[in-house]
Amino acid sequence: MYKFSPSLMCMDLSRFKEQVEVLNDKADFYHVDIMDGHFVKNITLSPFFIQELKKITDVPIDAHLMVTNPADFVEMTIDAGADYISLHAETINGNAFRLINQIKEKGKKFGVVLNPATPLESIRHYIQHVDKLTIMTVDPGFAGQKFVEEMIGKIKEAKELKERNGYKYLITIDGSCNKNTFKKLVEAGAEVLIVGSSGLFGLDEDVNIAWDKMMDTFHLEVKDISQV
Ligand SMILES: O=C(CO)[C@@H](O)[C@H](O)[C@H](O)COP(=O)(O)O
Ligand SMILES: [Co+2]
Repeated sequence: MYKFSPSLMCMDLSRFKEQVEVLNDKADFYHVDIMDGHFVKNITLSPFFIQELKKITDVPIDAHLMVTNPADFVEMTIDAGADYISLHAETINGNAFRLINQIKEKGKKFGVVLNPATPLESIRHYIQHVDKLTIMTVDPGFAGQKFVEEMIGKIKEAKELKERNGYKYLITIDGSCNKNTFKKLVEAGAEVLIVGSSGLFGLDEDVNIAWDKMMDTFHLEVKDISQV
């Protein structure tokens, strides 16, 4: 049971409504990258974008906060309508349990994101509270980067930990999920694939056709699967 989460910073924003309406019947989550220009040297989408998206979709929205001070953004991201608040482990030490409580008290799901160089060990003391664990397979900040092969081992480790301890987190992969990586990601234990420029939007201008192309290659690479 694999799930697909289009990364909307990679969509054609001049055709926002048209593309979202096509994806509404297909996507399991929408992935919304929010950056502050400081934690990463880029600025993309925003809580305001989520607010507009929410008007035309019921697909659960996962906000990926690449910001130095997540405490400044969590409330406005929740109020904008995000269902999953995914925070970088590198940014929440000193605030982790306060932020988890804040997110859960609002009835939202807590996600944590790990940079490629951040070990799973760093989330050990709150891993039981994590609803969605995102393993970055590129350094954060930009689309179109090279897949970090070393992350396959980390995905396997996350799967083993989940099975051994009965954790609930969805193992989610962010960065260069495409025809070249689908098979190894899924074999390692990936459950949710965030598809951006290389996996989805770059395949065709028509997002309907792009989606079919993506699913065709996915099924070719990964035989024994059915999407939920
Ligand atoms: O958080 C990020 C980047 O910091 C991602 O969500 C990208 O939007 C996605 O990786 C793009 O897809 P690719 O260009 O890698 O295929
Ligand atoms: Co992201």
